[in-house]
Amino acid sequence: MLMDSKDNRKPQLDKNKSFLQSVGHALEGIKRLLLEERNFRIDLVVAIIVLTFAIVMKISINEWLWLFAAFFSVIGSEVLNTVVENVVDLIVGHHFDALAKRAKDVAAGGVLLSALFAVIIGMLIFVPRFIALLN
Ligand SMILES: Nc1ncnc2c1ncn2[C@@H]1O[C@H](COP(=O)(O)OP(=O)(O)OP(=O)(O)O)[C@@H](O)[C@H]1O
Repeated sequence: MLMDSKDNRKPQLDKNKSFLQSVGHALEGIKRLLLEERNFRIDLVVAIIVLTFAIVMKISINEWLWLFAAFFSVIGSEVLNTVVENVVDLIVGHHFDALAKRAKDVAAGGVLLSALFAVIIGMLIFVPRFIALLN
């Protein structure tokens, strides 16, 4: 099991005793995503750039909604991909397995599809504005 060598707390195996404890573990999960998932960090950098453009270009509330839908679609599929990778590695370890490959490839395909969705949303919102700026 993956454990932080600096973590001296007693390992927890039973259910969370409070809402705060649940939130603490969820934040630990987000920290793992930030520290260990390069693609997740790239998504965040791209999101910050896009959000900056959105603020500068004063996009409409509807466009903001689509932008957030695209953002959370990518983040959601990235999280699912990470879960699949970790669970598959936990089960098969470091050796080739056709089912492990299928599960990981399908999860990666989900990320690609949601990224495509985000690119389409981004283009629909920003391309007309860039063209207007050039004219
Ligand atoms: N145990 C395995 N058996 C067969 N193929 C595997 C296995 N582990 C990984 N692969 C193949 O390698 C690819 C990359 O593996 P993995 O998703 O673990 O790497 P990653 O660099 O973390 O990927 P990502 O870029 O999605 O974060 C998988 O999509 C799959 O095709």
